[in-house]
Amino acid sequence: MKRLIASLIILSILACGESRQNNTIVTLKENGHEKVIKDSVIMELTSDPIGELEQRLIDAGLVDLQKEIPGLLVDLRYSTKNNFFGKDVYGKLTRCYLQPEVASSLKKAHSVLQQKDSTLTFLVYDGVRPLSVQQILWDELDKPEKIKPLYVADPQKGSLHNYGVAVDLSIADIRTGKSLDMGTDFDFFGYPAYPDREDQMLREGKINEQQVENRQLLRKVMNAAGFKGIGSEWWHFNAFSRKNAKEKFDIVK
Ligand SMILES: C[C@@H](N)C(=O)N[C@H](C)C(=O)O
Ligand SMILES: [Zn+2]
Repeated sequence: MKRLIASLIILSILACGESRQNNTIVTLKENGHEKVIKDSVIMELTSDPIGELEQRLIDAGLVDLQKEIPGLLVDLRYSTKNNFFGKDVYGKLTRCYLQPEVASSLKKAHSVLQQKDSTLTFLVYDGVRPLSVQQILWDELDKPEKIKPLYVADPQKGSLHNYGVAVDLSIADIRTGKSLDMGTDFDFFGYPAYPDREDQMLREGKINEQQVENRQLLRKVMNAAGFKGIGSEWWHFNAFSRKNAKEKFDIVK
C-alpha cells in the first residue's frame, strides 16, 4: 500500500506539467475509499467501506431509499446523538433502508407530495431497525412500563421497523433541507405529538393550525400510497399489518 502511494506521488510529480490544465492527476478507489492526488497532495475522499450492519441489510434484500427516491433527505437520528437517549446506536450506518415494495410505495407518496408542491420532499429519520436496536430503545425509554408500547414497540413482539416495513419521517423544504414545523420534534413522547389529540392540543394552545396542516399534508400523501399512521406519533407510518409483515418478511436481528 505504502509503495502504491509512493509511486502515485511520483506519478503526480511527473505529471505536474499537465496539471495546470487539469489539477486532478490520479484517482484511486480502494475498499470504498477514494483517494485523489492533486498537486502532489493525497486527499482522502468519500465514504467508509460498507459496515457489517449495512451489508446485512443489503444481503437481506432491503434497498437504499435515497437510491430509489431522488431528492429524498435522510437524517438517520439513531446514527447520531441527536435522539431521545443521546447515543449513536447505528455506528457506520447512515443510509436508510426499507423493503423494496415499501420503498416503492414511499416513492409514490413522494411523487404525490411533489405534485402538490415541488418545493417539498421527505426527510426520513428511520426505516429498517434491527431488533437489537429496538431493545436498546425500549431499555432507554424513560416511561412507565404500561405506556411504553405507545412510543417504542415491545422488542418481545417486534416492531414493524424490524421487518423494514415502517418509516419515521417528516416533510422538508428542499431549499433549506429543514423539516416543516410539525409542533414537536421527532420522538417527542407526549400528547403534543399525538395525531389522536390534535383537537385537544389545539384548544389548549400546545400546537397551532399551521402545524396541524403540515401534519395533515404528511398523512394525506402517506395514506394516498397505502401507509397507515398511529395515534401517538405524527412521524410513524406502517406499510403492512403485523400479521402480513410476519408472513412476508423476516425480522432483521
Ligand atoms: C421510537 C419511535 N421512533 C418508533 O418508531 N416507535 C414505534 C411505535 C416503534 O417502535 O415501532
Ligand atoms: Zn417509527
